[in-house]
Amino acid sequence: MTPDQSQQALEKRTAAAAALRWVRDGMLLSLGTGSTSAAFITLLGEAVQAGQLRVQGTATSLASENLARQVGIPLVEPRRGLRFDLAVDGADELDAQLRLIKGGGGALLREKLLETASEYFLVIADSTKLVPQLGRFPLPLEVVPFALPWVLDAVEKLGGAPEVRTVKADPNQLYRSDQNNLLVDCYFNAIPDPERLMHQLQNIPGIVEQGLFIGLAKAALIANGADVQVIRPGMAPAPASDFASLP
Ligand SMILES: O=C[C@H](O)[C@H](O)[C@H](O)COP(=O)(O)O
Repeated sequence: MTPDQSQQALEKRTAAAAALRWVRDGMLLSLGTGSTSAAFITLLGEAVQAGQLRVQGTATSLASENLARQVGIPLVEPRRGLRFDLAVDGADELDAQLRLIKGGGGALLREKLLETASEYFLVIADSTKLVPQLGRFPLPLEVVPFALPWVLDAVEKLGGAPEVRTVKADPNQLYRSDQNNLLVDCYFNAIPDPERLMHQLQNIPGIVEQGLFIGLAKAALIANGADVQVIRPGMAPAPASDFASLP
């Protein structure tokens, strides 16, 4: 790990620990996916094991479900009417208006489902994730395999350079989501109008979900060194220590 990577790992854990302070006894949680969420799930599991918190959760990926099980968080299966008190999840990029790019870990579909079904969606992230403009990170799409050629054509027409995701350890093998769909990473370099791009992508048949999350997150906890700032749309950033409960 380079010094930058270990600083980033520390910040992820710091943001996760800050989010844990706002989890209350009895909450039903949506558990996110990725390394920042894994730090949160691990800390949450420790609190559950220590008898400090009684909570239940549903995970946004099979990986997070396995981790939650390992650390002793009771899990709830999807069912009609299921709503979550709080969703905690990372992001690949976010701007000051809390527009997010998600799906770097391939879990965007379940993340969007559970975060839409949550009363409060709290983003946790290290300082590298907060950007002035979205788009440096390639925008992930979950795509039905049969639709792939047409989706690639359509993304190119929108000005993106699409790349079908492969498995890191074996670049000859296509990456599959938990739903067995393909992932396409779209390089736009800059996304000046995320709302417009989101609507354009939503109109392309065969895209099951796209990685722009707009209007879903209520607050973000951004760790910068040992400090944690709360970011909310239209409000000045404030230290997380100013809030005794969810901001
Ligand atoms: O599909 C993955 C999720 O959207 C993650 O929340 C996102 O990729 C951030 O992951 P990490 O916390 O590892 O940076």
